Amino acid sequence: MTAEATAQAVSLESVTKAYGAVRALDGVTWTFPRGGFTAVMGPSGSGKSTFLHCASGLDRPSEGTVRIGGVDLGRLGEAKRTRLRRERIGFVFQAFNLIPSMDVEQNITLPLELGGIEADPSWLNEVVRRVGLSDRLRHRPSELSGGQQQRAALARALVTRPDVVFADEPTGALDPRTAREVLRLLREAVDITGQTLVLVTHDPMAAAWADSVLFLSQGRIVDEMVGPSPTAVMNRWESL
Ligand SMILES: Nc1ncnc2c1ncn2[C@@H]1O[C@H](COP(=O)(O)OP(=O)(O)OP(=O)(O)O)[C@@H](O)[C@H]1O
Repeated sequence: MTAEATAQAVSLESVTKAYGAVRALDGVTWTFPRGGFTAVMGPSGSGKSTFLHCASGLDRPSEGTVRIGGVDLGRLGEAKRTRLRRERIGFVFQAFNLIPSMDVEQNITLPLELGGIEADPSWLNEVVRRVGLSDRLRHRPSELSGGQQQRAALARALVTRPDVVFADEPTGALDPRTAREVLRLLREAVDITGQTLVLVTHDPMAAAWADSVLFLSQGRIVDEMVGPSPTAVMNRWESL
């Protein structure tokens, strides 16, 4: 089945991850539709990181099935899984994770370079323009502000036109104003190009930019809030 043939960007079916007696994820079943922006929230230890790692193929669940664009990750060997992650999943992390010795353009095109894929110049230009870094392409990450570094990381995540972008606390290291700019760009990626986005965050303000919020508690999805507001998210969060 091709990625284009499925309406589901990511699906998890009865996914469990056990560490000894601890079930960090406990039978999670969920489908992320294409073009949706979903936030995942939950208290510390509720399983958010484990969820992100299993859903993105960075880690293998103990039980259950994860599909990206219809492809069952459990059926892929290590090399094919790495390739799928590189080509069909974008990642944005709190710590930016840019390569210090490479300039902005080299960082952005790295996933293409690693996959031996020719950059599409018009898409590359569009992505760079959208994140506002057209005049910074020859700069190294150390010459950029935190917000600019995160925007470069976002461009790197978008450059392969992935099935899904997983953003793990992408605004955690940014001041509130810069954080809003990054969230607006994430929102635009969904609204303008139909990018599927999964945002893991502690921050109700950030979660409220999503179409819906999933609440995790003790490794399970315990609630979904569609059309969230910061106050409603905060209230639900406090009751977990
Ligand atoms: N490698 C591991 N070995 C043992 N236990 C683990 C491991 N990784 C996670 N856990 C446990 O699984 C549970 C979920 O952890 P996880 O890191 O996914 O939570 P989280 O919601 O991301 O927490 P935080 O918000 O504090 O980062 C916790 O009880 C944690 O101690």
